[in-house]
Order: sequence, then structure tokens, then C-alpha cells
Amino acid sequence: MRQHKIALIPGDGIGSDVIQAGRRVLDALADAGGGFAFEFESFDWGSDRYRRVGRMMPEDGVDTLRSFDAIYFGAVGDPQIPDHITLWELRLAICQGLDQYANVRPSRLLPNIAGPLRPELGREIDWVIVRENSEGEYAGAGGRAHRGLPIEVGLDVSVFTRAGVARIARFACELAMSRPRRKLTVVTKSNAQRHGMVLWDEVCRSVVKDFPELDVDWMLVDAMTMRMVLRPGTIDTVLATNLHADVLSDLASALSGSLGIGATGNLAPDRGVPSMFEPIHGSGFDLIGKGIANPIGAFWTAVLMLDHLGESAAAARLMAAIEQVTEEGGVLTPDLGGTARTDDVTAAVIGIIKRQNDAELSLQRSNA
Ligand SMILES: NC(=O)c1ccc[n+]([C@@H]2O[C@H](COP(=O)([O-])OP(=O)(O)OC[C@H]3O[C@@H](n4cnc5c(N)ncnc54)[C@H](O)[C@@H]3O)[C@@H](O)[C@H]2O)c1
Ligand SMILES: O=C(O)C[C@@H](O)C(=O)O
Ligand SMILES: [K+]
Ligand SMILES: [Mn+2]
Repeated sequence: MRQHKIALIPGDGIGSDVIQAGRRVLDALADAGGGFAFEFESFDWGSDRYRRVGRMMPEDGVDTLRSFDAIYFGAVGDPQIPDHITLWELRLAICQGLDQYANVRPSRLLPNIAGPLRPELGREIDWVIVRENSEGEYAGAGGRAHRGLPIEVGLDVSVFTRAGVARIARFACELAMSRPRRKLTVVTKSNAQRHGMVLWDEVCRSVVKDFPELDVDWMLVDAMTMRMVLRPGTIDTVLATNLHADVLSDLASALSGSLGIGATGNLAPDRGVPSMFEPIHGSGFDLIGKGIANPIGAFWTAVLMLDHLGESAAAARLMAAIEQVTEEGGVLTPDLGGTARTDDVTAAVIGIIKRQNDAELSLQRSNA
């Protein structure tokens, strides 16, 4: 029996609703006899802990995570605590602390989901956005001075390094080459940002030379939003900076029907440390306590995690169950136009996994 040791960090708001739902789905997959089991350990890190003890996670939190095979994360963010504190002390502390430099965000219109684009355009969405996840606009360099005075100043300095750009560019090229269309769009803003973004361009240009079979094009980020809306079928794999990809991936998720669908892996490609998997959405202030958060983003995230753990059969089985639920259309949360609750969608996915397992078992019995 293969054992996977998973750290659960539900975090804040709807993060804990969807991670609880995801855990139930993962347990159902393990019970369905795929030859693996999960050992979950749950951490109460987040804003309630911050209120109690003044820290989002313990000082040695990142080290505690090192012994796990993967981290399954919900969201951070609390209406009463400044967003930059919650984000920097939890999500960014983990991603940067473990150097999970490659953030991967797939998007596609799931069966029978309308999305806001005309149907023939919506159907063309099949993208994976690669977000640089360790530096750029999120380097944290900067400061404040002369607080409260008329001469007050606030600085956020983007940091692009040759090593940081080269490794994410190589990662994106390899990922694009593994997909049928072998197509990469590099997103930039080097017309306005004339130092770091120009280095980004130069390093990306030199890395893509090592992939002669890759079809590469370049877009300024503003025009990229236009292309995603008007010509979605011309896009496959996208490489963008930390901030640009953050923005583009919310757009991608919305164009696929809802922010509640988008999934992410924060990958440490060198495999010495765990990667962290989370839905792309936040803690959903407007949905806290309502029980109607869409869990599909967290389920799709679980698919990415299963693939990463080498459980590709279970990953495919879960993706098929998600697609069957959207295809049938009767059990969808309000963001997708339905009236179902988080628990209903979870029960529907688990029901499909169980029925599929029962059917396989009875087939095995009748063959024996
Ligand atoms: N990685 C993260 O943990 C992460 C990501 C984004 C935002 N945040 C934080 O979350 C807080 C709220 O930020 P925000 O409002 O900009 O983003 P958000 O993703 O929480 O919500 C934006 C909108 O999308 C909807 N939405 C999000 N997830 C949904 C789901 N699963 N089902 C249905 N609808 C869903 C919300 O109801 C809301 O209307 C902030 O503190 C922010 O910093 C954290
Ligand atoms: O930008 C962030 O890191 C927070 C959030 O918007 C996310 O996409 O994870
Ligand atoms: K999240
Ligand atoms: Mn985001």
C-alpha cells in the first residue's frame, strides 16, 4: 500500500469549507482501492490563530512541512486583518520558504458549463498558465518612510534575477512541449518597465532557443487580456510574471465559468521539498459561513496533487467524476447558476466514485 503524508492547511473563510470537502473526496478515492492511503495531518494555521497568538503559523512552520509528501491548502484572508499580513505570513511564507517557484494553473471549460464567452469561443479554452512564484513583483523588496507626513513614501520594488527567470522559463517550455500543441505565449510588459522586464525578455528568449520545436509568441500583458477574451483558441501554455499571471489566472478562471473552479499547484520542481496545492480563489468574504462555496476548484486541485504524487489513475478518476457532475448539471453551486450547497456537490462526486468502484468490483467478481 502506497502511503502519502499530506499536510492539510484549510486556512481562512471558505478555504476550510473546500479543503474539508476535498479531504472527503480524497478519502473516498483511497477507499475505492487504488492501492494507496493518505495520512493527513491538519494544521490550524491562519487568521484565528493570529488573533489568538499573534502569528499565522509557528516560527518553525515551514520546517514542519518539509517531512510531508504534499500540502493541501485552502485560502488566507480575513476581513479584520490586513491582507498583506495574512498573505505574507502564510501563503507566501510557505511558497517562498520552500522555494515552490513554479505555480501552474490549468483552465478549461468543464462539460455543460456556459461561461461568459459565446459558446464557440468558450469551448476553445484549454490553457495552462505558468506563474513565476518566487520573485518579481512579490519579492517583498521595498519599504515605507515618513509615515503620516506629506512627504510619505511607499515602495514595492520588483526583482527579476537571471537564475529566477531562467528556471521558470525552462519549466514553462518543458510543460508546453509535453502538451499536444507545443505552443508557448510569453507575457511581458517591457515597453513600460524597462529594466527587470527587459531582462525577463532576454532570458526567456535565450531559454526558448533550446526548444526549437516549440511554437513561441510574445504578448504585452494588456493585450493578452484581449486575446484571452476574443481569440482563446490561439493560446495554449502561458508564461507570465508573478503578478501578471495572478491577474490573468483569475480572468482565465472566470472565463471558464467561475473563480470557484480554478486550481493550482505551487510546485517545487526539484522534489526535495513538498509542493503545495490550493484552489486559486481566496477566503471568499461574502460566502463565509454560508456553506455554498464551490468545491470544484479544490477538487481539481486534488487532481493536480494526485498526479504529482504519482497516482494518475486516481487523478483521472476524480477528474472524470467532476466532469460527470458538471455534465449532468443538476448539482451546481450558485456561482455556476445552481442552488446546491458545497456538501451536495461533494456528495455527488463521492457518489460517482463509489458507484464506479462498485461497478468495477462486480465486474471483477463476475469475471472470477
Ligand atoms: N491563495 C489565497 O489564499 C488567496 C487567493 C486570493 C485571495 N486571497 C485573499 O482572500 C481574501 C478575499 O479576496 P478576494 O475577495 O479578492 O478574492 P476571493 O477569491 O476570495 O473572492 C472573489 C469573488 O469570487 C467568489 N468566489 C471565490 N471563490 C469561490 C468559490 N469557491 N465558490 C464560489 N464563489 C467563489 C467570491 O464569492 C467573491 O465574490 C483577501 O484577504 C485576499 O487577500 C487569498
Ligand atoms: O497573489 C497571491 O499570492 C494571492 C492570491 O491572489 C493567489 O492567487 O494566490
Ligand atoms: K487559495
Ligand atoms: Mn490570485
